[in-house]
Amino acid sequence: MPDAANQANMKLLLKNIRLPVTGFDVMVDVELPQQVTAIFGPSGAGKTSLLDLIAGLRRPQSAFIQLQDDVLVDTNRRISVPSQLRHIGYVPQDLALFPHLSVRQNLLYGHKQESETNPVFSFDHVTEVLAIQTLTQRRVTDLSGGEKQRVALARALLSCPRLLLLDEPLANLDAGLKAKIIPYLARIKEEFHLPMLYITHDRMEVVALCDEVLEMSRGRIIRQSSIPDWNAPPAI
Ligand SMILES: Nc1ncnc2c1ncn2[C@@H]1O[C@H](COP(=O)(O)OP(=O)(O)OP(=O)(O)O)[C@@H](O)[C@H]1O
Repeated sequence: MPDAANQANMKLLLKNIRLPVTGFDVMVDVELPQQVTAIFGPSGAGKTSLLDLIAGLRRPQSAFIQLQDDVLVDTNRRISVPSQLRHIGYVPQDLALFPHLSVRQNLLYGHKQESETNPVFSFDHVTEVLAIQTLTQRRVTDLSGGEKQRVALARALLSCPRLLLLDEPLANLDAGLKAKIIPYLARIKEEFHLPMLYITHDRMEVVALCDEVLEMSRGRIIRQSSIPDWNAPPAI
């Protein structure tokens, strides 16, 4: 059961990661102590592959992944916690909403019983924070892009996660919609105290929401900085 008070800082260890993708290996060895870490880098750098691995959707050649005190993956000891037991909320790039279901049915998919005994992640609180209470009877196909983004975020929160993985959650939205949704994300950060890994190409989102930045290039982390300094040359 997530304990909001203890989640402001995360301890996520990604050690000895080797994940073959087309053309190169994603190789990562890093400790992430901040609440919201942006993952920044050019298209094809391996950002989504890294999130897929943490979520349990991809198998690594080698990896040690620890979230707080729980080892999720340790290939040396043949440990690999199944994805549904990792308590990780994932909002993928395409949102993966079910078009044939209503908003409510989408939200209840993967909704964990614990979320109703934990007021922070209750259905009412999550839909209030994301301002989607009035949308629950609508079909997903009838929503705007920004509404779909908020439903996808709500669905991830209702799974009572200990870590939220967001893959370009505001991509494909115009500047006006981004400006509306960024405060929702800021509110999630403030109210749920959830650790997040946040892939984005947008420096404005990094500055608005994130505490730390990882920059990736061809599967490697080329810079980890707590205060974005976009003018400094890469450390490596
Ligand atoms: N399932 C897979 N198996 C092997 N290689 C893959 C797989 N999925 C993606 N790749 C390749 O891995 C590399 C990294 O892709 P990935 O989607 O992780 O990059 P990304 O940094 O998230 O890119 P973008 O910003 O465009 O989403 C790419 O060359 C891609 O073609």
